[in-house]
Amino acid sequence: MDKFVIEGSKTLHGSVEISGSKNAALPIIAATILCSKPCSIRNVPDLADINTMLKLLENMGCQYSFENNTLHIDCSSLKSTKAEYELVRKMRASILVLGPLVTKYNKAIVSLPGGCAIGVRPVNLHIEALKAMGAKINIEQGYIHASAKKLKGTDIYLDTPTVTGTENIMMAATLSDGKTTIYNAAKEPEVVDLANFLNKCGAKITGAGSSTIEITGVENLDGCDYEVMPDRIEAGTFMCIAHATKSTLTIKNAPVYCMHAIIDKIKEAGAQVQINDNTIVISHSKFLPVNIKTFAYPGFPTDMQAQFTAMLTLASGTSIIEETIFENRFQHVAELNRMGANISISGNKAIVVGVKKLYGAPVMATDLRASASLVIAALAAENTTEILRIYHLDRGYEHLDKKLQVLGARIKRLPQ
Ligand SMILES: CC(=O)N[C@H]1[C@@H](OP(=O)(O)OP(=O)(O)OC[C@H]2O[C@@H](n3ccc(=O)[nH]c3=O)[C@H](O)[C@@H]2O)O[C@H](CO)[C@@H](O)[C@@H]1O
Ligand SMILES: C=C(OP(=O)(O)O)C(=O)O
Repeated sequence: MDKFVIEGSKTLHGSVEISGSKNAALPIIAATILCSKPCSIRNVPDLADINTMLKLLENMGCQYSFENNTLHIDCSSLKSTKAEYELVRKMRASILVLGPLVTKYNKAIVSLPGGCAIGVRPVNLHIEALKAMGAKINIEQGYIHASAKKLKGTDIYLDTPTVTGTENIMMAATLSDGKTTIYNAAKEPEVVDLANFLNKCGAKITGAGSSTIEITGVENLDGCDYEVMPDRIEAGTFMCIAHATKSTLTIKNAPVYCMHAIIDKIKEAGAQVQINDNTIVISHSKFLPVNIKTFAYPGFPTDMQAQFTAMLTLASGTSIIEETIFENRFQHVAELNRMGANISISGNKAIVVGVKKLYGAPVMATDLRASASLVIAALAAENTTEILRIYHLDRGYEHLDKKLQVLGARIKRLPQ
């Protein structure tokens, strides 16, 4: 296990290249289960979660090589359709193999992912949708046992626009009989990226990116060559880093088209932002408080909440941050307070009273975006901060320490 040691209060300079999106790459890799031919997928970030997904597929009989962010993968004939607890427990996104397995192989045994630090995170909507398409599903000893002769297209109304739920249903519907319509579908750009990949392989999907997605089942999906979209959350995190450390940074290869909520809020917080195609130049002017409410896309992403909370600890006033997606996504608050922040929690709101300075302290990462918020606070803080348990961060940020070192940050990765 590693830790970060960060000496803060240093202005950063230069430019950083954004990696491929974790939350787009994971479903696309799971979708290769549907393909009867090999796929080449470019711009895949080299992350712990990606390696967990690849290990999961390898255990089922899939073959791959992964070098220089390019994945060559052949899942055309799997020997097993079981996703074991040992790997699923490391990453909730493992649930994304359920839809592809049951539609292509007519059976699947997938460990229930369970909750995690940010909330209970049930998968009832994934299961109900597959049942509506004709799958028989039982839960036995912590595993989802699913079987079906051939899934049948149907109308699915989601109670809430679940992202991985929408992706699972979309993947299952590609090889089903007839037409599936998903109402109240997730509109996240990563859902669109998955639909684009599937369509390139021969699927018939329309409406991805809107709240109604139509999928007409086809007999077979081929392989394809595809480039994963850049990571909007990584780009947003670097924007928070720039503003919190009063730095001017150039963020290259950012998916600006889907970052409106993040860009608007950081401008409101006093940053100056210039955009040229997919390059963002961000500089600090003043630290203003802002109110934030997380929502499904195109609302403000819950995956940026912790990073904004860290940045707003330094604002000249009080910010109210309301979390509406996950019930327990404020674990970074206690750690930020240990660094001198003044944040209190009231129900699903964090009340952030701005302070003049943060101070280095030993802190512990509790989940992926909480880890990023501690890095932001540490870079802005006086003295040295030690962040323990950064394996959470390694799930979703490619070489964050190395990218920060290039920008002039004093950050070291050491064994814990
Ligand atoms: C791998 C991936 O893409 N992860 C993202 C995905 O997670 P994930 O797809 O797990 O999140 P969901 O969109 O499913 O969750 C949204 C809300 O719906 C609830 N819910 C979800 C499914 C279900 O069957 N029943 C149910 O009640 C959840 O508890 C949560 O309150 O979207 C989240 C919300 O943008 C992001 O924070 C995660 O980074
Ligand atoms: C919550 C996240 O990921 P996951 O859904 O994989 O836990 C995230 O990326 O912030």
